[in-house]
Amino acid sequence: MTRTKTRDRANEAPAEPGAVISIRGLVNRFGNQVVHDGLDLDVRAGEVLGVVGGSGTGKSVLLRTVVGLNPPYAGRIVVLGEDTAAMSEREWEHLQQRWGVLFQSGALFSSLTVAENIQVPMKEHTHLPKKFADEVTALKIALVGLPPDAAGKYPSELSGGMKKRAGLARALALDPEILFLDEPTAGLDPIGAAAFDTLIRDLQQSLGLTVFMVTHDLDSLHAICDRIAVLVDKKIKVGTMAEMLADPHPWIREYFHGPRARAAGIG
Ligand SMILES: Nc1ncnc2c1ncn2[C@@H]1O[C@H](COP(=O)(O)OP(=O)(O)OP(=O)(O)O)[C@@H](O)[C@H]1O
Repeated sequence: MTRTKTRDRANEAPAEPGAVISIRGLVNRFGNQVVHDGLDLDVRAGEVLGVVGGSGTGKSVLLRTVVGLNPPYAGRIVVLGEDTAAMSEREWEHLQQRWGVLFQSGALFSSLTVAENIQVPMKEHTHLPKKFADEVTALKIALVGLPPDAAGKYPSELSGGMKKRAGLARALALDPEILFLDEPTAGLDPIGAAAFDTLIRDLQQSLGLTVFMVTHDLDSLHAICDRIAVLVDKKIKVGTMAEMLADPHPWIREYFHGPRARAAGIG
């Protein structure tokens, strides 16, 4: 992990008790462009948190920063009790096994079958015998609602929805505690998106996951999110749907009271 600039922690708000992710004073910048400027966020254990914001406000950058793909310019990120800037490579590798990530496109390896894709993290982080790895793979395939014969298919042979499910199965390969989802319903038709929402909610409840979900999908926010984190003014405002509906910030008002919100039964 890249070490971030140290900052004065005396004025830092303490992490919420039970938070599985606690972010304080996060700054991300690219050249002169400041994307996050002193952002604080606590993600509670067992919640589905929906992260929304205008295009280019830094939702994906935030997700990528928490999972270590984007070194922050400044700030502190504590995940599952571990300060990510103060870890050895070995500790970092261990921590990474405790979460799964589903990127927007599914990010499957096109030259590998679904089963082989799911086994990538297993091979990288464990020494499971092949027979056992195959059994776990079959379980994950069933868990995400794919038919057993999907195991031997290549990504090009799958529909958009099946690709997402395969990506989800791979994200769940190591039995994570946290699931990061980047626009999971993007590109799906409304019925496919609703089915995927239900799947995420069911998995979150049955596996006790904490879900950090970047989304544009107001239906998903309404259907499955416990709280909503809105990226505005380079920081985050977090609250329930009822709190968002009462928030006077102009972007939040427009988003949660606009025609798309009304179509989703919000506002
Ligand atoms: N590696 C990078 N180098 C330079 N600029 C970057 C990099 N990654 C992201 N950015 C910039 O940071 C800003 C935030 O990007 P990000 O992808 O997080 O936005 P977003 O909120 O997810 O947007 P969208 O909803 O459109 O996907 C954008 O202006 C983007 O161009």
